[in-house]
Amino acid sequence: MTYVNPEHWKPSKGVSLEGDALDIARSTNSRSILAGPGAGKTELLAQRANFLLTTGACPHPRRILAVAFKVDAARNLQDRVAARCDPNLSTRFESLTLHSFAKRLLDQFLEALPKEVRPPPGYRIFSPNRGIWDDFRNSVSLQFPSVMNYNDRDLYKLVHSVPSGDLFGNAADGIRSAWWAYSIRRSTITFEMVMLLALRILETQNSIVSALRQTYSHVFLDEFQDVNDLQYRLIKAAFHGSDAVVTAVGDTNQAIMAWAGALPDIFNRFNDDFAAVPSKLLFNFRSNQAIVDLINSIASMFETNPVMTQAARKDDPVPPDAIEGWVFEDREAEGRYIASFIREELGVDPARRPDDFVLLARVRVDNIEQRLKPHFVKAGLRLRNESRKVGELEIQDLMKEQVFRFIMAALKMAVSVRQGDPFQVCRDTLADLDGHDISTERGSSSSLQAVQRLVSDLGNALVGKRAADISGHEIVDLVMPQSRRDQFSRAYNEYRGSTRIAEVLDAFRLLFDESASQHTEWKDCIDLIEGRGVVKLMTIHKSKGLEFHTVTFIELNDDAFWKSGDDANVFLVALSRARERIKFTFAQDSRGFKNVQDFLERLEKAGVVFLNKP
Ligand SMILES: Nc1ncnc2c1ncn2[C@@H]1O[C@H](COP(=O)(O)OP(=O)(O)OP(=O)(O)O)[C@@H](O)[C@H]1O
Repeated sequence: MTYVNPEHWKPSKGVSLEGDALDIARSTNSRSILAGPGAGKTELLAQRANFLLTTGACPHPRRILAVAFKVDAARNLQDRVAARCDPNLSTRFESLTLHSFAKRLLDQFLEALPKEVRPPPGYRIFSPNRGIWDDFRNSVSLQFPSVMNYNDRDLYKLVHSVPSGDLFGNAADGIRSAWWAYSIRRSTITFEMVMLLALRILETQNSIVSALRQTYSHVFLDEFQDVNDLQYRLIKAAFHGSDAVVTAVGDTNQAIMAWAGALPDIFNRFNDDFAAVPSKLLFNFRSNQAIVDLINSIASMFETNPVMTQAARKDDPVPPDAIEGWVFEDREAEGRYIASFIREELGVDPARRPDDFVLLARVRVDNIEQRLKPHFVKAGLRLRNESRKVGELEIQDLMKEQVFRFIMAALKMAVSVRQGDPFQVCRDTLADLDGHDISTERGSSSSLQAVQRLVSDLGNALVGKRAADISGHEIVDLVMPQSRRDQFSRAYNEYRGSTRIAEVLDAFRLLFDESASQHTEWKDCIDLIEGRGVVKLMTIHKSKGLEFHTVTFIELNDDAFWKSGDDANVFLVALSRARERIKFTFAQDSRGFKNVQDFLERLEKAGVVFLNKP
């Protein structure tokens, strides 16, 4: 592989990197980047990966490690790098969540832990419910009567706190140790414990730290504003003082995890610890001028030190109804109006599609779905509640599962539906399962043959069949026989143990059967499963990282917001999903608007007009 001369490297087509952004993409130093929503943080990291790999600044066989805090952000970045880079190079880019990074360390080096804190190899990750805490209290109350004074939350904090000195050294400490013994005996540990154990491994095993540092020449930290103390300790244990060049990217206006103990001054600490040069990304590439103005004005009211963005699309036309508040007498009228508005929009503008529209709510989307559905059906539209459960999984979580993506990709290849690059998903997954390295000629050709075999076997089984002629059950049997499930369990941490795979397969079957009963042809059925051609309804929390033409923010009222102020970041996340238009809807028969008074005043101050709608 010949490398490109760094002087001649160019960003991908359609991406404009200028000034600071270009500097960051090509930087040889650690950097911290603070940016507003839509500033192109994900794109910048993808461009930087492209630069490092194509110019050899990250030389073979060293790798880039990207750590995000949410599964979708990690996958989003991996997909973007795959789309930007030669596949032979992008295999040296690994995008993980911090949790999976920690879990991988733990699984690989369990033996390095002392026996009393070492979970057995088949351990499960769990989050203790009330019953577990009660059982734990009862089991240790004789020895530690004070355990009865802790409520569940305080107990959670105590057992995951890091005592001064040795991690598991002294006994308030007794209760903590008792918890660890209790969990490990039951072979179930919390995610927090995974982090603590990974930290313990790194803090005590120099050889493991050296191997890690040898592997990765560059590290990206995405969504860095969400990092908490323990997570930062883990990052430091892994890379502080190494030759790794670290790029931390974050957004002060979207610190959606603030409640989970994120550190406001994390950027300063990072700059000191890693001698990183700070910069700010000032453009918003996503939203039109009107929406950028609104985001800026809201951010400046909530934040003491907001990052103000400029609209990169300042010359684009802004629709006259870009930002509006809609006021309805009751929820019935609200549902009717939203559905007919979308229907009309689809009729007027041939470029608009149902999936350009999203309805965002803070909570209780199941209730909202029940309420809106009849109106959507009447308008001939499909509304999809992304939080709806199919079996044990929410639809939006199912869509991100590797097993699900693999089945869908195999199916698409077999029935010649090309949406979403199914070849790449099939090839990369099969390479993972078979342990092939596709950056080598041999690995690449073996993976290619594996894809051909899979597609031709499945294609033969489906010949002459429409989606409605086969069941989800049969597809699972064809694509995921037991031998392949075992491979998944071996290759992917999250599929260790059979439960998760079983849940995903079950959810796939249900969703497939449901969709095939509505759309008998393959293309339509696949579109429906993947949510194309439907209007989506989701929580704001799950909308992070996504963008839509028109956002409707529903239930900005006391049914959804219980106290004012705290939710400013949630509010900003919702606003910044919109490319062209944002609508706020208010139904007078909701519980009221006392808790959202703050938001409403700010919207008014920012010039949003509220229109009474029939
Ligand atoms: N340098 C660029 N030139 C042109 N378009 C860009 C550039 N950077 C980003 N974009 C486009 O702007 C939109 C937002 O980019 P991206 O998703 O990378 O932003 P982000 O900062 O990660 O967003 P957020 O955190 O708000 O979800 C995308 O549609 C992307 O394709």
